[in-house]
Amino acid sequence: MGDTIEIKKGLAGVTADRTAVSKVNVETNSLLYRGYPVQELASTQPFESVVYLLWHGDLPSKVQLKDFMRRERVQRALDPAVVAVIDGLSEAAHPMDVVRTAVSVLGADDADAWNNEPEAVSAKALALFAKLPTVVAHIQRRHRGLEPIAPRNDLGYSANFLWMTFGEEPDEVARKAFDVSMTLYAEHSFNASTFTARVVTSTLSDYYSAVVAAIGALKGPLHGGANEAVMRTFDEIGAPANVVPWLEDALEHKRKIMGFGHRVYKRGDSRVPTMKAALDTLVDHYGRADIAEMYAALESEFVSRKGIYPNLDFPSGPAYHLLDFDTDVFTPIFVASRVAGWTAHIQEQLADNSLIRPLSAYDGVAERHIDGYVADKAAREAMTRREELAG
Ligand SMILES: CC(=O)SCCNC(=O)CCNC(=O)[C@H](O)C(C)(C)COP(=O)(O)OP(=O)(O)OC[C@H]1O[C@@H](n2cnc3c(N)ncnc32)[C@H](O)[C@@H]1OP(=O)(O)O
Ligand SMILES: O=C([O-])CC(=O)C(=O)O
Repeated sequence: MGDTIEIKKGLAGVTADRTAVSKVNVETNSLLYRGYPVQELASTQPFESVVYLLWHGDLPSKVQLKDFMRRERVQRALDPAVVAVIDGLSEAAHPMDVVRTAVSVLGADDADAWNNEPEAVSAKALALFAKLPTVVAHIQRRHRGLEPIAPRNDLGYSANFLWMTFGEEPDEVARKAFDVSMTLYAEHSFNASTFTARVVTSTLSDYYSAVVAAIGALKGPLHGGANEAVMRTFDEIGAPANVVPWLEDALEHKRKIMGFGHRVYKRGDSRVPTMKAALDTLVDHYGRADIAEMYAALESEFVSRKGIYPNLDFPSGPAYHLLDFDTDVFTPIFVASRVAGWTAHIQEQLADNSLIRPLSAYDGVAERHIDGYVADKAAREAMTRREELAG
């Protein structure tokens, strides 16, 4: 019987549900958030507007944006109890584990955590969205033995994120490149972490549990963890001249080249040109032609040998490096952005919920029994019922 069942390994090609949040169109190599091409959003809208769009379905009016930004800005500070938990963790803990723990603590401290009404979830989401940059900046500074810097209410989301991390107001090139990356990372239909959030939500668990689980899924190097893995590749290669020998060795040893390939896009990731352009502005700004050369060499060598194209993590990794983030803080930055998409999907799942529970085809050993076992009444009844059902 098992032989006749078609298994879609990794659910590849399976359409699991409908969504109105975003459309990944492989044929046209496009990505729409609530109908808008992501490139248009990245070049014309601040990240806060994009988050509003994902959560409310439409771009905000000036008044709505002002109100959204005001409500975000006043919730940026962390409760001392959350800071104490973060500071109590080992300094060797991976920043993704620290972020995951911080979200768990925020959930445990929220007396309204179980409330899944749309307004309650929106309130939790906005508070979390406001606090995640503070958590990430805190982790980055702690890594460098530096005191945390309090959020500033007079700065927009991205400028404040960089301010809290580095203690300097970013110039416009840095702020814009970072803001673009946040928009591009915000949402991507049923990717593994979003699907995880939807699975958890489908059990009617709470918002924080869904986000914590999604962070766990994003951490893996086949998903969000690839942005830091890309930078480790650049570090390992060291200089543009080393790209070819490094790649030949990697291919010979059947290593995955991080930042390349995608489950859905097979001819290139729709977001890469926009992020590559943002990376180029940083390369020019910081005078780091070596990064651009390494990027170009690795891309052309790998594409020509394998026909596998870069995904968004390929330009984002070096961009965050040029902005001076430590490599293991790259994926937490992704969390701060993707919480926007997770939230939209959690709300969508709650609005029309059905428990997500696929089937499995058993291919273990055939039924067997414990030596000397004498069936009791319940077991005899179960066996009779099985025989009846089997006809
Ligand atoms: C934001 C994001 O999450 S984007 C994704 C980030 N992840 C990465 O960059 C990690 C590297 N990439 C990969 O591991 C894969 O391309 C994935 C996981 C993203 C997609 O995987 P799948 O859709 O399952 O493709 P699959 O792994 O089956 O790849 C098909 C073939 O291409 C090869 N391949 C795919 N990506 C790569 C890669 N980056 N390096 C080397 N070979 C690759 C596979 O080994 C496989 O070869 P085979 O048929 O000889 O076994
Ligand atoms: O869609 C995917 O599978 C992975 C991805 O690019 C994302 O989550 O941004």
